[in-house]
Amino acid sequence: MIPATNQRPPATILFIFGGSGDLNLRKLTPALYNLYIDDYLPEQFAVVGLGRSSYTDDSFRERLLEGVQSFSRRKNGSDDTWKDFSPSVTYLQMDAGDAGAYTKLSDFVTAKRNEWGEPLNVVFYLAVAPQLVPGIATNLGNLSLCDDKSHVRIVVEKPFGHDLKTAQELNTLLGGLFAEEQIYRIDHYLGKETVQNILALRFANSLFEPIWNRRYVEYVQITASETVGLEGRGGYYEGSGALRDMIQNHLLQVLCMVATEAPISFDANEVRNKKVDVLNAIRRIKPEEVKDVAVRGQYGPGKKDGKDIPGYREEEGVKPDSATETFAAIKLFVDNWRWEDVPFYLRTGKSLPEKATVITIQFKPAPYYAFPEEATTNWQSNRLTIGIQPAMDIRLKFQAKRPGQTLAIDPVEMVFSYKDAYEGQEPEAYETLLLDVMTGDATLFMRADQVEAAWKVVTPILEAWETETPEFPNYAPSSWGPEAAMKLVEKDGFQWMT
Ligand SMILES: NC(=O)C1=CN([C@@H]2O[C@H](COP(=O)(O)OP(=O)(O)OC[C@H]3O[C@@H](n4cnc5c(N)ncnc54)[C@H](OP(=O)(O)O)[C@@H]3O)[C@@H](O)[C@H]2O)C=CC1
Ligand SMILES: O=C1O[C@H](COP(=O)(O)O)[C@@H](O)[C@H](O)[C@H]1O
Repeated sequence: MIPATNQRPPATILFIFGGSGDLNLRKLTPALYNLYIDDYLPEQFAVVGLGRSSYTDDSFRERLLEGVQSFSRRKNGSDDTWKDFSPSVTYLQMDAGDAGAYTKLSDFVTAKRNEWGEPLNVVFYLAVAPQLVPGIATNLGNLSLCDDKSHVRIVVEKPFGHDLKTAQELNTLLGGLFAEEQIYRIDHYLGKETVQNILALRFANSLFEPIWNRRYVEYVQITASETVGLEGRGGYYEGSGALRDMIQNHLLQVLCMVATEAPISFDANEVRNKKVDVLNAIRRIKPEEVKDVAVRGQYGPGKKDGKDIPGYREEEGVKPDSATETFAAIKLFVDNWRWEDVPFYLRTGKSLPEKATVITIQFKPAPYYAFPEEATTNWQSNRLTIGIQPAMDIRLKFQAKRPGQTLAIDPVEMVFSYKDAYEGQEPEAYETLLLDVMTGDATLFMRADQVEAAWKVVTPILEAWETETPEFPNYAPSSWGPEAAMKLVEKDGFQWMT
């Protein structure tokens, strides 16, 4: 976590496999740029982007500047700060499968070590599809520079593996090549301020915890909706899909934050132990139950703001009969004393009407209402909404008496907004997490058993979906997904909240 005062890490080289990809453009470089502006980066700092695409250092920097101007929380990349920052970025064209090319990385490190001296951090960031990770890790593990357990780290993006089996194999492989303290399994939702704040809301206050359980909570919903479609990421997304891309990792981690028991300290392993308990308590879905608790969808062609939008199957890198889901909604139960029989609904999708990640905790209605029936049409408002992004806020919706000589009851809200309280100064998740990697703080990263426990939750769904050909496409762009997703909650008497 970013320290209260700027403590810079030692001299660092950051190699980004997938340097030419969307993650680097959209999140990693904007995060590094903001860290630079905020004076968190070491003076001796180098980023090397790697990929098969052809770039010169200059054309690579130009491409990254477009990313900063579009996606950074500070879009002023055309001023002198970009000119100062960008010379630290270079590009190396290489196929990650070419074992012989890895000596170029060692040579680069040696040259910098000669120039900068010790200590020198070397971070290998694997921002690539999971299929490429074992090969890259093996080639890196063979470099003698990786024996330096204190200063050489490997960051592996989610999804970690393609399924439970490959995640277990990858954990074994990485464990044979690197020490555990060198391995950073990243899930950027854990770096989001609003996600970290869930534990503060629950355990730094005595107000909520007494009602945070099955006696008072009717259901929990976690929605992560995106307006974007594929954005040229066919190479990665076709092999992934919404369940692997968002639910197995980000949404299950958010669920853990909502459902966990109170940690006795904020020691990294204590918090991780408590979260693994939640994952292990999630009721295993039987194959025959999958159709009742899981819905998948894929957007077809349509219109948005009057413009034609291609369907998923028309996107570059996507098979014309692709069965990859761009939408998924599931219902889970956490079998323990706190949560027994409280449904947790998780939903995510691309090409939906809104970009919003929101948690809704719906409390049960009061046991008895003495008010006359006509006083209100809505007794359901006792609800806590946690806005993760883009709205970063907490809203408590409750009933109030409308002023006047009447007994009318209206739903009203109490709002805590980060923007108002902290003037919009929040770092992006990747700023926090990249700095953590450079300083060697693994608190917000995933442990091997957490990743495997999360795969166990989604495995029955993945297996069931593999055996059936879905009727895709089944939702229009800018809609809230397939009809069946509505039914998933409606059959329990609820609605999706957004
Ligand atoms: N995009 C996002 O917002 C987020 C993505 N992630 C994760 O980041 C990872 C990458 O996703 P994303 O950037 O979106 O995917 P992209 O498809 O945009 O990028 C994939 C990258 O892999 C590179 N690559 C593919 N094959 C090779 C190869 N043989 N040798 C060298 N490089 C190769 C590509 O470079 P080239 O074609 O030049 O070889 C490209 O840079 C995924 O694990 C994803 O889950 C996580 C959070 C957010
Ligand atoms: O990990 C991923 O996350 C992004 C969404 O991240 P957010 O911070 O903007 O919510 C998603 O677009 C991408 O498909 C996925 O790989």
